[in-house]
Amino acid sequence: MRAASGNMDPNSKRFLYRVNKEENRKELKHVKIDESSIIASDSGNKSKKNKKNGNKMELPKKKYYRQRAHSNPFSDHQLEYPSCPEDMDWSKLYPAFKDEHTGEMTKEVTIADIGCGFGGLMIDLSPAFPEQLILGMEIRVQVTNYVEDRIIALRSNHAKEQTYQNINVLRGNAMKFLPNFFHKAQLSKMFFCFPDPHFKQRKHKARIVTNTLLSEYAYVLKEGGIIYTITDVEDLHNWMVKHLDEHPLFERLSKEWEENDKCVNIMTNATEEGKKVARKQGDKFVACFKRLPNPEII
Ligand SMILES: C[S@@+](CC[C@H](N)C(=O)[O-])C[C@H]1O[C@@H](n2cnc3c(N)ncnc32)[C@H](O)[C@@H]1O
Repeated sequence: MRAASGNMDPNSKRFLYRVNKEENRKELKHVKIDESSIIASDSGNKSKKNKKNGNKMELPKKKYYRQRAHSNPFSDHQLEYPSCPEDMDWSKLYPAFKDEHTGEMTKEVTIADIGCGFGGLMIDLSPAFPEQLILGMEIRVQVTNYVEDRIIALRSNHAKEQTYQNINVLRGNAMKFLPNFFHKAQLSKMFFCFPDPHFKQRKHKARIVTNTLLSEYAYVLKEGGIIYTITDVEDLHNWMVKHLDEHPLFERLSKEWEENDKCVNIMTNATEEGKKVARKQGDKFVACFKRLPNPEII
């Protein structure tokens, strides 16, 4: 089982944990998890292995998904991506939003968490926006696996209430393929929470906010859509604000707006990085920008 193992000792606890989770993921990743599927899987053995505390599926443990902290966004990661948004089968990620009669999706993704890490933001946004589909995009394999396993467990444990059906994660490089996934003006919100700072000057080109990338973000965001940024690195905050300020399709929103926006509150407290910063009593710098209408071409 190469994907789970890499170069790991096949007798190690981590190897066995990953193999078990991978089987569970294959079985449940694309199925609609509701009360009937839980009853059906209870009679099988595989899913039982993942269940403790009565009928609850155990949440994944981060220690088994460790990998290098950074992934080079310029490497060729052999990622899978559709040739255009119409070729993307979203029903695999959000099966509860597929119309059983027509086979069509009843909603499209409108909220994106770019570099979602371990998925904390999506989990708090899910009940706040139950009618919107929320997608996390994450470049690191094991981190993506963790989020997938977390969502499977949450969907199973809340099968009766049918919650957490509106969130999912994709392994992808947001610096390369966003227009392959989203059509023009599809998104209403994009989150950039605690992006990798790439401190050294020669690494600044790897930052997730650059002039060129902002034009791509403006393409997938609708007019009035919002870019949310938060970081604990003041230099990166200033960099993001400078680039967004200079871009003709974005306008900064006021502190008063930030104070009244529920997403600012959620993103300040929900993400794993944000929690780490809070534990260390570090600063958090927030900046939000509105997508302006395209200028008229005369
Ligand atoms: C410092 S972590 C922050 C994670 C999360 N947003 C949080 O606040 O807890 C940055 C994340 O962005 C991911 N990342 C970096 N570059 C990316 C890219 N080009 N596309 C998708 N994800 C990326 C990294 O793998 C990492 O998990």
